[in-house]
Formats: sequence, C-alpha cells, structure tokens
Amino acid sequence: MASVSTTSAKRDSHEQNHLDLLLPDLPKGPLSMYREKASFCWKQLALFLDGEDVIRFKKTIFTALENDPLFARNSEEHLSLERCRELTFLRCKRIMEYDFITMDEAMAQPLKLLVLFSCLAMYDMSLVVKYLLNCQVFTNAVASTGSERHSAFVEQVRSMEIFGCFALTELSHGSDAKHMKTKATYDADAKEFILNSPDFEAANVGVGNMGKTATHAVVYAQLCTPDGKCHGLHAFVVQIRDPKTLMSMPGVMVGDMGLKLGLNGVDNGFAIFHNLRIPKENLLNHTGDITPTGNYTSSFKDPKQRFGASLGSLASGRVSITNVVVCNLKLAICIAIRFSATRRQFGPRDDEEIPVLEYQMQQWRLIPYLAAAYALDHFSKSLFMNFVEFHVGLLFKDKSARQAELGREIHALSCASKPLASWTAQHGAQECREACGGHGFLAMNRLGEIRNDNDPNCTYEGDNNVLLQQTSNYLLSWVTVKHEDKVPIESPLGSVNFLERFDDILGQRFPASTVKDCMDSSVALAAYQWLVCYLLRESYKKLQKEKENGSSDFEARNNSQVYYCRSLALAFIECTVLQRYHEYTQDSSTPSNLQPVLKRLCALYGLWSLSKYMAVLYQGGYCAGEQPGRVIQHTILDLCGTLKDDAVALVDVIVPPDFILNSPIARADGELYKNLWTTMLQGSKVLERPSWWAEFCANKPNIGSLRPKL
Ligand SMILES: CCCCCCCCCCCCCCCCCCCCC/C=C/C(=O)SCCNC(=O)CCNC(=O)[C@H](O)C(C)(C)COP(=O)(O)OP(=O)(O)OC[C@H]1O[C@@H](n2cnc3c(N)ncnc32)[C@H](O)[C@@H]1OP(=O)(O)O
Ligand SMILES: Cc1cc2nc3c(=O)[nH]c(=O)nc-3n(C[C@H](O)[C@H](O)[C@H](O)COP(=O)(O)OP(=O)(O)OC[C@H]3O[C@@H](n4cnc5c(N)ncnc54)[C@H](O)[C@@H]3O)c2cc1C
Repeated sequence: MASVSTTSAKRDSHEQNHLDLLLPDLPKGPLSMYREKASFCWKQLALFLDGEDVIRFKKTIFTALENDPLFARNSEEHLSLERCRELTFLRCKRIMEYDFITMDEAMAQPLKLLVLFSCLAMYDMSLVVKYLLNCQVFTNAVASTGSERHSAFVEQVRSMEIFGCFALTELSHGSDAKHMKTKATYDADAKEFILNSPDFEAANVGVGNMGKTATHAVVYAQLCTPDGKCHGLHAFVVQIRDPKTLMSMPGVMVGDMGLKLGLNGVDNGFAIFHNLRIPKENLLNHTGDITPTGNYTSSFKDPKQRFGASLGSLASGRVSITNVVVCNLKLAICIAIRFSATRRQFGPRDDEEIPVLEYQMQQWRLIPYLAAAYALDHFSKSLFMNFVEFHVGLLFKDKSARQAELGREIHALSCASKPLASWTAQHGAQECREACGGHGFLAMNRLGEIRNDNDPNCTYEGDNNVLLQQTSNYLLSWVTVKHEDKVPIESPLGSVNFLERFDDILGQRFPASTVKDCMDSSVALAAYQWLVCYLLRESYKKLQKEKENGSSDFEARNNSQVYYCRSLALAFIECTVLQRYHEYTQDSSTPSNLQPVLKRLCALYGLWSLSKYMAVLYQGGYCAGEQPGRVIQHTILDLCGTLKDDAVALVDVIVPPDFILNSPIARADGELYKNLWTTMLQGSKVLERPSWWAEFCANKPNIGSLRPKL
C-alpha cells in the first residue's frame, strides 16, 4: 500500500500536470529572471481567479480569433476609414457566427457574458463596442423599456435581419437628457406616432452604428398626445434604413460623423426626422403607454421617477463599461511591465545595466496601476453580478421595495464606477505610454490605440463628471432619510451601511504608526470610511450654507460640486472597491499561499488611492503631525518594492496571448529587441525611398521666390 506522503505527492504532481495542460508554461527568455523571483505560482492564481471553465472559455475565443484570417493583425497597414468600418463590421458578423455563448448558457452563467466582452475588448475596442451596441445595448433597451410586443425586434437582431443602435444624444443636448427636443406626436386616426426633429439642433448625433450600418434605432423623444400635452421622454423603435439596401427611409436624413480621435471602427452618425410615421406599437411602453384614442397611461405617477425609469437601460451599459475599461488598463499595464522588466538603462557600474523596473520611480509609476487593475477587475465582476440579480428581478416583475432600492443603489454605484474605472485606465494608459519611452510612442506597440480607444469611455453612457452627481445625490439622500425618517441606513448591497456609524467613524483617527501596521488594508479602508463620512457631512453643510445665503437648489448643487460632492462620490466608490477587494483577499476561501500577494495588492491600491486625499485627511483632523503622511508614503514605496518581484508573474495571470495583446515590446518570450526589430522590418516599404523622392532630388526650391513683398 502506498504511504500517505507518496499518495499526496502523486496527487500534487497530477494537479500540476493538469494545470500545465490548462495553462502551458510561458517561453523561457529575458523575463524568466523575474518569473523565477515570484512569490507565488501564476498558474495557481489564474485558476483561483477565473476557474477552469472560464480559462477554457477564454482560450476558445482567443484561439478562434487567432486562427481566423479575418482577424489577422497588421494585414493591412493604415486602413482608410471606409475599410476600417468594413473590417469591424465583418468581424462583428463573424462574432455572431461564432455565437460563443448561447442565450441559455448566458442565463446559466451570466459572468461568461462579461468574459466574452473582455476577450473581444482586448482584441479591439471598436469591435466590442460595435457588437455590443447592436446585440446588447439596442436589444436590452428594447427588452427592458418595452414589453412582449417588441420581442420580434430582438429576434431580428439575433438573425441580423436588422442592425440596431441607441439614439439619445442630440446636437444641442447630451448630458441633459430631460431636455431632448425630438418630438413624437400621437395621431389617433392613423394609430401612429409622427416623429420630428424640430430643428437641426435636435438632430441625434454621435450615435454608434448609426453612421453607416444601423437599420433600427431606439430613439428617445418627448411623447405628446393629441390634446397638446407633453408627457416627457420616452423611447421608440424607429426604422431608419431599409435592411435590403441600407438606404435611408423616407423622412429620415441619416449620415456619418467622420473621423474620431479613436474607436474609428465604429460608425458614429446623426439623424434628423421629418414627419416620420411609426406604428403606435413601436412606443417602448414600460414607463408609459397610449390608448388607441390617444390617452396617456403610466404606472409611474411621479414624472421624476418615470424619467429615471425611462433611462434605466443605461445602467447595464455603465456596469459593463466598468469592466471593459479594466481590459484597457490590463493591456496597458501588461505592456509597460513586461517592457520595464526587459528594458535596461544605466546601472551601478559601467559594465552592468539594470532593468528599468528596478528603479523605484518606475515601480511607483506602474505597480499601483497593476494593483488597481486587480482591485477594479474584482469590483467590476461583483457589480455585474449585482446587476444580474437586479435584472432577474425585472424579468420576474419584482415590484418589492428591495428591488427598487437595489436599482437605486446599482445606479449610484455604476454612476461612479464608470468614472473611476475609465479615468484610472486613461491615466494608467498615459503613464504606461511614457513608461515605455519612445518605443511606447510607436503605434505598433499599441499603447496609443489603447489610450485613444479608452478615452471616450469617460464621455459616453454619461459624462463622468455629470454622472458623479448622481452618486453624491444618492449619498446625500441618506442624510435626509436619517434626519427625517429616523430609519437605519441600510441598502440591499450594504455599500452605505457603514454610514450608520457616522458619528463613531468621524471620531476616529489614523491608527497606524508603522509601515507594518499600514500593510494591512483595513487601515486604508478605515481611513476611506472616515473620508466618506467627512465629505458627506461637509457636502451637506456646504449645500445648506449655499441655500441659507440665498442660492436656489440648482445653484447650491452646482456650487457644491468641486472639493465636496464630486470628491464625495469618488471617495465613496473607491471605498466600495476597496471594501470588496479587502473582503475577498481576507476570505478564508482564498488559498493561504496566494493571500500574501493579494493582500499586498489590496493594501497598495488602498493607500495609493487614499494618498490623493492627504490634504482632506489633515484638513478634517483624521491625520495630524508628520507621521501619518510619512508612514503612508513609506508603505506605498515598500509595497511597490516588494511587488516588483511579483509584477511579471502578476502580469502573466491577466495578460491575453501575444496575438491578442499585439505589442512587440511585450511578448511573453520577453525578447524585446528581436521582436521590435523584426516588426519594424516587416512594415511595408520600410526600406524603400518615398514615392515623392524626386521632390527632393530633382525639384529644388527657388529660395525667397514667395517672400511677401510689403
Ligand atoms: C440571468 C440574466 C443574465 C442577463 C444579464 C444581462 C447582461 C446585460 C449586459 C448588458 C451589456 C451592455 C453592454 C454595454 C457595453 C457598452 C459598450 C459601449 C457603448 C457605448 C455607446 C454609447 C452610448 C451612449 O452614450 S448613449 C447616451 C448616453 N447618455 C447619457 O448617459 C445621458 C446622461 N444623462 C442622464 O443620464 C440624465 O440626464 C441624468 C442621470 C444626468 C439625470 O439628470 P437630471 O435631469 O438632473 O435628473 P435627476 O433629477 O438627477 O434624475 C431623476 C431621477 O431619476 C433617477 N435616474 C436617472 N437616471 C437613472 C437611471 N439610468 N437608472 C435609474 N434611475 C435613474 C435619478 O437618480 C433621480 O432619482 P431620485 O433622485 O430618486 O429622484
Ligand atoms: C465615441 C462616442 C460614442 C457615443 N455613442 C453614443 C450612442 O451610441 N448613443 C448616444 O445617444 N450618444 C452617444 N454618444 C454621445 C454621448 O453619450 C455624449 O457625448 C455624452 O452623454 C455627453 O454629452 P455631450 O457630449 O452633449 O456633453 P455636454 O453635456 O455638452 O457636456 C460638455 C461638458 O460640460 C460639462 N457639464 C455638463 N453638464 C454639467 C453640469 N450639470 N455640471 C457640471 N458640468 C457639466 C460636462 O462635464 C462636459 O465636460 C457617444 C459619444 C462618443 C464620444
């Protein structure tokens, strides 16, 4: 009989073999030095974070793209706008053919939807945006704002009989959705709505997929009844092009908005409606409906609530964007860390050059973004699952108070998580670009594309600064609830529950006196809870003061954003991200050998984010004297220094395959110069003289011949 130790050794080696088949070893080379220094096994962490099923699912998607010539990289340099759009469309169609996840599978494992979005986003942001606008944003808006009578539109999208877009923004109104001017007037005789853009300022603009491809749009318009009454913003399904010819429908002037700063695979367009008649049934009737004779009915008595509900479908976009932008951050940080681990500049001796990752400066610039990628990734997935819970409630027509509160909480969280994640990715992408020096500026290394394609995430689905106001409004509403109703502060997801200990928390002071104390992420978490309570109190006081001084509600709110409500919303979401990541890293189900590295990432994310608020922490008296500031700074540097040896392995866990990453300076083999050089030489016409060579060689300028004669 085999001894216990032999049996367990056999089991270990069996598990290792299994892991090696699932996640093959990465090539040996210049990155091996760091891989060998890692304090944990990257394969084990990948397995813990994703699970075997998701790892296999990702592999299926990535392999399909890599083996499909339609997805070949760099096959055509410098695409024209037309070709870029065409290629993105063809790829979008191909993704529908692959049907990586069926409806039933998505219902059973909703997180796999997010995995699919992430894999496509890592390949190309334009592709994922184009695909999602049609298959998710349009269909979701139809399904959640409409009713059974609209299900045919969803079916037609699935078979690509029609192609969808989502049209809310107008030329003269974007953030202020309530004041959109497009008008839908009911004609009781014809049982139709007549859609009109009163003037060109009411034209829908910036609408993804509308420029060239969409046949149908969810259009937001003010619903007016024959009695001349306006019932506010409602959504309608509007056919804008003929699916047989892609020519515009009569009554619709639709066009393309041209080149953008990024995301050029997506055709953003405009549309003007002139007496366009649409069937009565095309009103998406979740928030309100119309009887055949033209009477308006709605289950929402409060117009403010009705307005909020009509925009409800935007929440799924904001939740999903929170995850998609983390992909951009992951791509950028993976490139910069692999580069920094192989790029050598200067050294302690003339004959020794060290990797730039060894410099404290480079560590401090990059490793916090690596920590942020891990923390935000965890948060975005957990928020998505909260959204799924809410979505299921909607599907089952849950009218409970909890469901309504859950909706409010998810709205508040997503209105701050999209800004936090998109800005972190934006700043991170720029830092990574600079951290790779001149090589980072070469388009082939992809950091410019990542940065430019990430940029509009700060604007679409709601401008970041405007959205943050929704979160601070939500937090301030709890103060009113507490004062007026004297009920406990308790939300379905618990994100605001700590506010119940408001007075107690405000009485606390920075507790850590040594770097060792500060390594525990509970220190940063406690500081964040104090910060949120303090900013909430100060924002509330500021609003009151503004009103006492004669400001209207509108003015008071606007004059309380900078340093108050805006900071409050951001601090709250950072606190929530940290809280969730802290709980995750401390959880007993997290393998003990992975806990040290995850706890370090968590502590670093917390302290690094917190360090932006040092002035407020001192201003409010949470910190006093030199010690707290110093300890925080020293701990950040200490953590960066320790995590530096784990950084390459932490990248190996989250990085996609080379084909998807598509950055010669960051391939898994770490052969920085060979890969860069080969790619440079493979460019078309690199060694040829320019086609306009004669302009230099033969046609010399007649110097001074054009000098202005005064
Ligand atoms: C088991 C099943 C599994 C299935 C899982 C489902 C998975 C689904 C996956 C979905 C995937 C989607 C993928 C998306 C990926 C995206 C890719 C990127 C595509 C990007 C394309 C871009 C599109 C666009 O940009 S569309 C245009 C976007 N425009 C905006 O966002 C406009 C911004 N402005 C506004 O939203 C409003 O005007 C706002 C919020 C600023 C409000 O302004 P206000 O006039 O001041 O009104 P206010 O008083 O604040 O609000 C009244 C009331 O309503 C509440 N409210 C407002 N909005 C919402 C909302 N969206 N949801 C809920 N409640 C809302 C607000 O809080 C107020 O309430 P009270 O305070 O309680 O009165
Ligand atoms: C690539 C891309 C794709 C898009 N796709 C779509 C789409 O598919 N469908 C669609 O409908 N729209 C789409 N949009 C439009 C997008 O939703 C809007 O641009 C966005 O909602 C912001 O509106 P706006 O551009 O009108 O900015 P504005 O609202 O004019 O804002 C301009 C500036 O003013 C500030 N501001 C505005 N209000 C306030 C306030 N109350 N307090 C303080 N500051 C304020 C904002 O912060 C911003 O900096 C897309 C945009 C882009 C860039």
